[in-house]
Amino acid sequence: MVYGYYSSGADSEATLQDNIQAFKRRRLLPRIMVDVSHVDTSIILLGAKLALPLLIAPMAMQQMAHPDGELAVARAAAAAGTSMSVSTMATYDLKDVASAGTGSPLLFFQLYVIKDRDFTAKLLRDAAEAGYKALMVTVDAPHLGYRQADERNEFSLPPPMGLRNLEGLQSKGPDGSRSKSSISQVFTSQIDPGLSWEFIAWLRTVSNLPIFVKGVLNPADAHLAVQHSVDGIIVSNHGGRQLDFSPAAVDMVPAIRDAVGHRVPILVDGGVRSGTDIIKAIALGADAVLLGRPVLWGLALEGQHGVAKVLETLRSELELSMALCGAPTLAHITPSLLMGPMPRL
Ligand SMILES: Cc1cc2nc3c(=O)[nH]c(=O)nc-3n(C[C@H](O)[C@H](O)[C@H](O)COP(=O)(O)O)c2cc1C
Ligand SMILES: CCCCC(=O)C(=O)O
Repeated sequence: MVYGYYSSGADSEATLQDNIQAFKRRRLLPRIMVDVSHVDTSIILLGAKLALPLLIAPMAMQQMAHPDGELAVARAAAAAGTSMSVSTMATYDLKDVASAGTGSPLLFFQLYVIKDRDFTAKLLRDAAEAGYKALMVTVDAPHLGYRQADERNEFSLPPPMGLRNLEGLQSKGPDGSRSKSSISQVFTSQIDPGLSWEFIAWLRTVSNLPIFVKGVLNPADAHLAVQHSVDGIIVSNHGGRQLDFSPAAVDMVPAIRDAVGHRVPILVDGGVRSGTDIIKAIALGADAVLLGRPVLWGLALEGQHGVAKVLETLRSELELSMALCGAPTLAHITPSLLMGPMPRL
């Protein structure tokens, strides 16, 4: 049941597969005779220095993978000098995760907007007080996508685990959801499907933290996001878990970069599995990437140590591949390093 929830995508999983294929279709065209005796993988994001252009994506309910759950992931992110994003649907209190992540250069709090706006405002106050430096507002999930594995397994969070940051929220029952997945029922009853761009202005009245919107695919929306003064854009199809047959996120990066220019940072996620994938995403116009499921696999195997190994593997792959590309810094990763999608792959 847990593996089904973590691994699955929406419906036929076409988008889930496409996220991986979109990277595999591309080839790198290296430059030679460039001094790569020192390779620098670091990046500045929101004024914070990250050791690598790889951040940990928000993922719900991490205690199902390991008893230390989000605490272990936060510790591994801090030790690797990178950023973690903590889901509204975490199984540890957001304050405890922030303490565990002390030393991380940039902790994001991922917001699912609760229908009860007072509750949402309180969550945001708690996040700021706990030391989170930025918000990731997920905008591609007015409803949870349909995931066959969760229906088949009648997914529910095994007790005593709970959604610690939603405690105190009045239970509203299934509220018309016909899903057999209890998490999908919670989502339907508590999460606000009524958001529009005016929400960003409301958010500014209750939080001073920089706002990234997560789940942008259409360049027209990227343009609107910037018009509504967001601080960053995350190009994402939610790991193929929301709208099936939406495009691979990385394929949309060039058009979104064209739409917004360099006014805000652009992150992308979905299907990043190697150092060369990170190079491809940056060459297409992203500033950095988020990593999803591989973090959960590391967590399940060996807790904090397992997550650390996943991050270290990607870091060393990135460093070696940058050297082999003739790119001693991230600024050297330009579109000229890329060949377009290969036919018939
Ligand atoms: C098990 C799981 C739980 C997730 N939970 C959340 C969440 O709570 N909030 C959110 O914005 N995105 C969530 N996501 C989406 C991720 O943040 C990210 O967009 C996606 O996993 C990236 O794709 P990848 O897994 O192929 O790397 C979740 C993804 C997975 C796999
Ligand atoms: C109700 C938790 C939703 C988490 C999520 O975003 C996902 O499973 O993709």
